[in-house]
Amino acid sequence: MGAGKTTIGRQLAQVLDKEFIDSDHEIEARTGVNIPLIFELEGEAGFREREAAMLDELTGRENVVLATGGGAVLREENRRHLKQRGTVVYLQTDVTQLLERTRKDKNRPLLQTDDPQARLTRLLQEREPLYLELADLVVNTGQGNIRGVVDTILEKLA
Ligand SMILES: Nc1ncnc2c1ncn2[C@@H]1O[C@H](COP(=O)(O)OP(=O)(O)O)[C@@H](O)[C@H]1O
Ligand SMILES: O=C(O)C1=C[C@@H](OP(=O)(O)O)[C@@H](O)[C@H](O)C1
Ligand SMILES: [Mg+2]
Repeated sequence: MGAGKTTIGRQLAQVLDKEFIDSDHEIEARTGVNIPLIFELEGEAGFREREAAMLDELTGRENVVLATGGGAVLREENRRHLKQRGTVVYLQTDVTQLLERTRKDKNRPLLQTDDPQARLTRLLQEREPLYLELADLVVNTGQGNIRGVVDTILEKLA
């Protein structure tokens, strides 16, 4: 969360002349409610069910740049679909930056806690091995502005 998947994915798609799809936005569009309300009504488990079904569908599309949510790697099924059907870019980002980039946003239920830094630290510890296992490309988002990160991805894809 806060690595830049949504923002950088959208710009990358533009440069590559591909359609951009954000899994969370699609879930919101289909359900007609936002992610925090889905978590409130159905819990994280309900959200993960919707996310898995959505990722199965979206990874079946051709010629798209797909931004997932940060927890997409948690299910083996999702990892398999991403790995087999696409090129996976891991936007590697340290906790200080994740915290800074998510600070003002109330749209991430998992970070609505007294200590978002501790939450981000734990989530990154749990997830980073999965991100690294899955990634075809690893791009550090620390140094670059958004355009810089997009350019780095383009160079590494070439
Ligand atoms: N490389 C970057 N440098 C500075 N700010 C960034 C960078 N990438 C993303 N941001 C900002 O961080 C915030 C979170 O980005 P977002 O794309 O929503 O992340 P994600 O989808 O991975 O959670 C947005 O306000 C975005 O503009
Ligand atoms: O990391 C996570 O578990 C989540 C990340 C969010 O997406 P972003 O990574 O785009 O913030 C969204 O899918 C949901 O709030 C859960
Ligand atoms: Mg996002």
